[in-house]
Amino acid sequence: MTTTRVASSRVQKDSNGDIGEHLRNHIHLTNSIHLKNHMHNKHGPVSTDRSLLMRDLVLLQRSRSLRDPSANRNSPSSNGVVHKEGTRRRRRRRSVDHNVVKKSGLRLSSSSPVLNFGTSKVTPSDERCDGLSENSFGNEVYSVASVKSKDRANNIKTLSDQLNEVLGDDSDDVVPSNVPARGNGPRRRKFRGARRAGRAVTVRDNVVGIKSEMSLAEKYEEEEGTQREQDMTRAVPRNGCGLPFNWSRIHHRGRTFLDIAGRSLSCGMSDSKGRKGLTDISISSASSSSFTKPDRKALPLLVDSGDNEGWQHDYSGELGVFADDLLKNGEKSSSRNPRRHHQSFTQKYAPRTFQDVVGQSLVVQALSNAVAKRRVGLLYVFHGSNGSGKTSCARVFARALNCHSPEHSKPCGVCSSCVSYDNGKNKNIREMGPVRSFDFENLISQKDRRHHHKVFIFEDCDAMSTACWNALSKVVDRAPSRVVFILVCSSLDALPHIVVSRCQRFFFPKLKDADIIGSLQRIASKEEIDIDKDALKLVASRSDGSLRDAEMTLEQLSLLGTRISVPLVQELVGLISDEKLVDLLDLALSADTVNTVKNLRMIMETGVEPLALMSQLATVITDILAGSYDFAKDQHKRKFFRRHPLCKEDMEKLRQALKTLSESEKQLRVSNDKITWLTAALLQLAPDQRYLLPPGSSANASFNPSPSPCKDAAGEVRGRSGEGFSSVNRPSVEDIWLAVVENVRVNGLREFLYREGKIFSISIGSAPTVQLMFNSPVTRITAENFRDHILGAFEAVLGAPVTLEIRIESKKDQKNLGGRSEIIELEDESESAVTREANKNKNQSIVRGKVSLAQVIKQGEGSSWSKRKALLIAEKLEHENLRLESRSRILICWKALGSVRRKLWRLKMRTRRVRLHSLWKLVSSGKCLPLRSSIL
Ligand SMILES: Nc1ncnc2c1ncn2[C@@H]1O[C@H](COP(=O)(O)OP(=O)(O)OP(=O)(O)O)[C@@H](O)[C@H]1O
Ligand SMILES: [Zn+2]
Repeated sequence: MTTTRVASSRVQKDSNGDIGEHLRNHIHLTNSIHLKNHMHNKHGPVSTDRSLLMRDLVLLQRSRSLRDPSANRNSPSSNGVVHKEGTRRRRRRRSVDHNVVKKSGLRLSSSSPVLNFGTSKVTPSDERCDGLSENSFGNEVYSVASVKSKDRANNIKTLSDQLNEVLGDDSDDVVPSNVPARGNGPRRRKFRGARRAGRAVTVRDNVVGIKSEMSLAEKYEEEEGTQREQDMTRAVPRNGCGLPFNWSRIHHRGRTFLDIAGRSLSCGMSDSKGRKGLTDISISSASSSSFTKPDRKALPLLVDSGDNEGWQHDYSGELGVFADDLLKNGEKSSSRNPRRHHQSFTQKYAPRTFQDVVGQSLVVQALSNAVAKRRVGLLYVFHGSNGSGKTSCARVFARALNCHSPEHSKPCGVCSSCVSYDNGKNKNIREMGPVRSFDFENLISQKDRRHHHKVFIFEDCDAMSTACWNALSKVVDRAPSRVVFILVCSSLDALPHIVVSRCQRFFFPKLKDADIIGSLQRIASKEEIDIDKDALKLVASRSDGSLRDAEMTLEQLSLLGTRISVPLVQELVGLISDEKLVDLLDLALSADTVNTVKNLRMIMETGVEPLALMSQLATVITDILAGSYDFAKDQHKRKFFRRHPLCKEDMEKLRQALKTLSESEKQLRVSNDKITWLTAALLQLAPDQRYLLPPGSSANASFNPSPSPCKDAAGEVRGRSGEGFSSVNRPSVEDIWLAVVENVRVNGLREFLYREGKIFSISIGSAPTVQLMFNSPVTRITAENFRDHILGAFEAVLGAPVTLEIRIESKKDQKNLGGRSEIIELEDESESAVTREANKNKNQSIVRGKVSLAQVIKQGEGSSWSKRKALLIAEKLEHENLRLESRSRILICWKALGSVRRKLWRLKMRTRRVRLHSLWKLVSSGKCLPLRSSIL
């Protein structure tokens, strides 16, 4: 009762105006394309079709969550309502057989709308219930309570009944019953299974013993009782509306970095399993009687396709008003136009023959040969990517096995077997979801009086229960010769080896873009959709190898009713154009921080998903690297991409940018603040910020000033940012130290170094030398103990083997350097001529930090010091400085005459006297480098 009250109040709340929000939250629950458009019709490119909106609303209303349960609970039609609930659930996965339901003995109100999509199935409804309730399917209580009514239980046929009926009748008539496969009580299992649980099967066995029937029936009763108890004590729905949380989850499952954008194409229907409910209606409808019973095909997930009268008052609140209208209109229009329901492309263009199957030539060849040569196995497993044709192939194979055509091209589509399948009446082919239990034993004693293959297609078999697997593995060796099991799943991982090892395994890889494009083109021409080839390519590339995704997207695009171009596709699916992407990339790579951030913000304001944007950026970089991007437009506006073709170094930068993006993607995925991470990632693409890359990207974070000038086609030497190698690009000692500390993998050590250590000096070159200073013997020894870690961090940051000296800071050091550090950049004599030439253009001779000599000279230049005074001070300070830098092979501080400079470069300062003497001479004849002052 509590449950009912809460649910009622929720329903009331919904009817009091929260519907809009409610619908928005569950926009994907309905035939998402339409409803989404309806909900956003102000902005949508398609004008709203009121009747469609009405239908969607009614569909939603008809979900149990929006119905006032108390209104139905005790009503005479409650069983019918309950049945509809159950039916609806099943229908989310797959169609339900009207005939099956009729004959199953379920007490339905005469007006109960029941779908009939032809192919008979048994739905493991308890399994569904378990799955649903475990997933907080709030309305479970009502349906279970009613479903478990004695009347119904008494009238429901057991699985053995089904077996008897199916196996006892060799005609291709309608399968007469539908019994839920039973579960063993509630069990948490993945949603995939729950969704597929709607699949049904009817099996037969004309030799099933009464005893076994009884046991099954008893078991059913017993389980039902348990289930009822559990369900009655179960809490009210936690999602506040009764619609399952995992419906939301469906649409985000398994998304990858690069497919997020594309997946959004289908407005929440991208997940193949999520869409299965829609697509799967085609199992019998597209290929069967649905063509002749148009009212019952192509219904969205929540719709009943039967007569309307049974559900006229099966809703409440606002939706009731809409629904009444809809029903009135619907009835009128249905009487006028029997084909009022849309048939989706996936239904319409589902493969009927092996020739129709796209891109799975090996599988097709093997299966058709198996049929032709009558070498049919018992167990098959079709595994692989979603939307790649596994289920379609299973169906075609099943039809071919039973096809009576003497020709080799089976299935023929015209023989009685093919026709009965198309009409949904071929009981030799059964499809079922991930059942909990299946009485395989009954098959063992089956006598095959006719030359029919009994084909059982198990969808989502990876969600089948252990008991079911056990049962299956037991019958594997004893099964009748004409029984075929086809297990369909996306991965073999969850399947027991004992079964898999006895299966013929067929892998269905993702479909190639070319195959998808070909199929889309065929559909587009048949449907007279005017679409650019490039737009088709974009659709295909965003479908992640799933033809179903691509077909869904094409269908969505076809609703626009105009010529479909790439920008239109991009706009529709929330992608940004390539030009904008390249503009953003250009700004980021040119280190234009302000405009990068501004531009990114503007893009974000259009509602683009950060992950999708990152994916697009990665794609466009890949295209540029592959040379397939056309830079035709707006080239002059750009900085980084102004020159074309890009030089080698620029290409390398792009490669690094790709790496940075892919590394940032991981953070982006788990972060709540995706935009910030995206911004950070973009700013890291800039050359002058490469030093600030996070640890882990040591290759990017290298401070080694390896020759960077970039020779373009004209032979001109360019610097990293195309403007010459500037001192701005050089990191400070603090930057280096921070990067090194960040790179240390031991947490405690990191803090220790940060607190106690500092760089005394770094000589950067091909063989960098670092002097690390600590202020006490204890800390020095501690650091020594971790020398390897520290050295590793330095080498990762500097990108070269490092000589590390760990020392104690003396008072003299403090006095002389004022506690600050320096970088001395060395010329490597082994550098190539080209590099040396390039280095001439750089301000290579630098003594950084609080370098006394340079500072004094600077001071002297800008002040009224006499040259002599400056030199005197310089001499004194340089004296100390040079002593400290005894490792330096060359110290260049002065811009002297050419000959003197060359001498200076080669100067080896081996002894203090030599150094002082030589330097003094050079100092006297030189002058300060102007650039140096900017560094200090
Ligand atoms: N290889 C294919 N050839 C032709 N059509 C295909 C192919 N793959 C997918 N399709 C289209 O996609 C629809 C769904 O395909 P199907 O259900 O066979 O995929 P699946 O691999 O079983 O997917 P899932 O694993 O998600 O169940 C089909 O109705 C058809 O329109
Ligand atoms: Zn045939």
